[in-house]
Amino acid sequence: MSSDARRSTALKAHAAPPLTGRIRVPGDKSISHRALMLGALAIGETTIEGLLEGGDVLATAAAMRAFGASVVQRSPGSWTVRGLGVGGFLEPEDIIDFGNAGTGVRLAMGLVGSQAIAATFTGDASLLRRPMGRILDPLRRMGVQVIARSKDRLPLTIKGPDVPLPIEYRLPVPSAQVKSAVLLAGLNTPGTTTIIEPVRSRDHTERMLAAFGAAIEIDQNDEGDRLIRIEGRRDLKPQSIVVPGDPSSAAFPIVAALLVPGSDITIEAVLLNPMRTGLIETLIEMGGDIAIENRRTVGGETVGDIRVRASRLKGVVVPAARAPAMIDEYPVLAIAAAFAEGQTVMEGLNELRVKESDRIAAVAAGLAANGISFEEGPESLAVTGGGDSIGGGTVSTALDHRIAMSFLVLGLAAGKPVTIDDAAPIATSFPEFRALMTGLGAHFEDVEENDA
Ligand SMILES: O=C(O)C1=C[C@@H](OP(=O)(O)O)[C@@H](O)[C@H](O)C1
Ligand SMILES: C=C(OP(=O)(O)O)C(=O)O
Repeated sequence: MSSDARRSTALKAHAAPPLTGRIRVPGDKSISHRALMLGALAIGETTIEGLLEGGDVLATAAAMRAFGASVVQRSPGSWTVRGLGVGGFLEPEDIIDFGNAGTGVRLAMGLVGSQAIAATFTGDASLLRRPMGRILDPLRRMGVQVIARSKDRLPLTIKGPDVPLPIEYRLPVPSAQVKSAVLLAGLNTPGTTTIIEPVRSRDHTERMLAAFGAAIEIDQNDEGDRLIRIEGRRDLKPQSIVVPGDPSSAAFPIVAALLVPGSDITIEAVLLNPMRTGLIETLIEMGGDIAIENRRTVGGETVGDIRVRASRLKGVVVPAARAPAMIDEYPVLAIAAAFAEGQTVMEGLNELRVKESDRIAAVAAGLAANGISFEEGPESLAVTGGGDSIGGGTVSTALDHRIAMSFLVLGLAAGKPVTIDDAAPIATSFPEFRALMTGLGAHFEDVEENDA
């Protein structure tokens, strides 16, 4: 969109009265991407209930259509996908634009990597800056050709070989996106593709591949690394998928309710996969009153209702080992930390440098703009809470939805309102954010660009 065409989207959050009520957050983003992709490979009709209809997932829906799958919205949240069979993708006629979606483009590169078609991928200014070498390195070993204008950044074209080579790949970074891209490439690779995972990351791809009938096995070696093996060129069976609520979206109302005095809210049917609950664990350690009610299993994943009551928090040290289970939640944890007694130290944050923004730098800039004390290290952030009269700043969201929502939560809890310069990125993962938070009692105000 040209800057002329772009509407002013600055938004101000004011101190909120007690937040109360029951809400449901939209479907999990990780599971939504994967449901569309695996549905596009299965022969027959996959149905998806509760699909996240955010910009990132809609980009994946469009991409699956560009590869020839039928992807249809039946009613809000309810979708059907008719797939093409493993290896059945058609060569897309046009460039595929993934917008802001790192997961979407990286997993799609894995899908294309083992099919003898060429596809060109691009994205928004944020996505063009993000590293793609972590996906391209293993794909090149499988025989994929890559043509990139600047080294391992989008836009780039990849072309899969006629017969991809199965590889054994030890993950150099704890990344579910890298793991998933290689596993998805393995689906159409003859023989066994093996992932060695020294540090666990979210396992939705493994769980969903098993449910779709892929030949996937999970083991451990003597060193304690997880071994994931997939035998390629097997058909996938279509599934009926119910997508649980996204814990990474629930994080915002959870932290807001902890911080706004007198609050008592319940968020229903949230995914509680243990590789996604690091924030909840941390907030409970900080003294947060968070109870999980009605714990149950839906489509092979644990879900539950999360009741949150306003609490006095204290600072903690969040160990680096917990990072993969709360990787997208550090920006909003930094906001909780700003209200905790003492210091909260977050370690092992190196991956935050390569998200939609450099999230350590973006959070640091937002904290500074709002009078909150912190220390920034190359891979760490320490926030000192309890300062008086915080808020009042304007924060640059840097095309990053999580930065945008985190600092709006700050505004709900701080003495002085907080403005974000651009609320548009919120729609990539949580289009209902404003309406749901307003329903709980929050007050947001649109700001003219000149006033931001
Ligand atoms: O696989 C996924 O769905 C995701 C994995 C994580 O990224 P990394 O794999 O880069 O850690 C996470 O930050 C992202 O929001 C979603
Ligand atoms: C990092 C994120 O997403 P992605 O990598 O898919 O852009 C996120 O949603 O916080």
